[in-house]
Amino acid sequence: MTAKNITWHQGISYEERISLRGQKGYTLWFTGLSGSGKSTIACALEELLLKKKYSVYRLDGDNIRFGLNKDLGFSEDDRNENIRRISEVSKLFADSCAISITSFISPYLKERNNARLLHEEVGLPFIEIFVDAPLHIVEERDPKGLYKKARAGEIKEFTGISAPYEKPVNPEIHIKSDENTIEESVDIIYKYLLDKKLL
Ligand SMILES: Nc1ncnc2c1ncn2[C@@H]1O[C@H](COP(=O)(O)OP(=O)(O)OP(=O)(O)O)[C@@H](O)[C@H]1O
Ligand SMILES: Nc1ncnc2c1ncn2[C@@H]1O[C@H](COP(=O)(O)OS(=O)(=O)O)[C@@H](O)[C@H]1O
Repeated sequence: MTAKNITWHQGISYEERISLRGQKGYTLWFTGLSGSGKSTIACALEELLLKKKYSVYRLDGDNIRFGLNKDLGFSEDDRNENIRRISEVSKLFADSCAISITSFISPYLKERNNARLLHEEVGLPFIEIFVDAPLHIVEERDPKGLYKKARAGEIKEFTGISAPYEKPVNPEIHIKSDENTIEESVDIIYKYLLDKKLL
């Protein structure tokens, strides 16, 4: 059931908030296979920005599934609901003039595009960061032993093995984590933000 009889209350605008806070808010949307390095790179970037005194917060797939999204599994519908909710949460952080970093596999193009639209329709920047690594590399890394379990059939609908991953078509930033070190990847993102006057 959807709510009726509700009215949007217009408070302080994003532009006013930027001038009062002195920082732009936006979403850095990481996407990629499990083990591609999203959380590792996002965490290092978050630390760098925090040390430079920016207001920044990271929403991480595994962590969010312990709380806000603990009612969701890994079917296509559940993943889409996972991403829909996080798109809304990230938009709120961005609107509050924080740098919101999301780190979710987010395997479906349509849901990632919806996340982008949700931001861009209200003038909030949305930067998609594709953390790309071939399946054989992430399977070798297998930091949580999940690929092994997926290959053995112990985990169903595992992204890259038994569930799809739709690659971004035109991401703002394309990182190849089998070629770039963690430090290089952070540097690529940092320079992009400087170049776009987002820092
Ligand atoms: N160049 C690299 N960039 C990023 N991570 C790397 C790199 N080389 C090796 N790694 C390692 O790969 C692993 C990536 O795991 P990480 O949890 O960051 O991936 P993820 O994409 O967030 O996965 P998940 O979706 O399962 O959370 C880490 O153990 C990290 O140390
Ligand atoms: N079937 C599965 N497919 C992918 N990741 C899984 C699966 N089961 C457990 N996981 C764990 O859940 C994390 C992925 O969660 P999300 O990023 O929240 O996924 S998403 O597809 O809905 O975006 C992975 O880091 C992995 O540790």
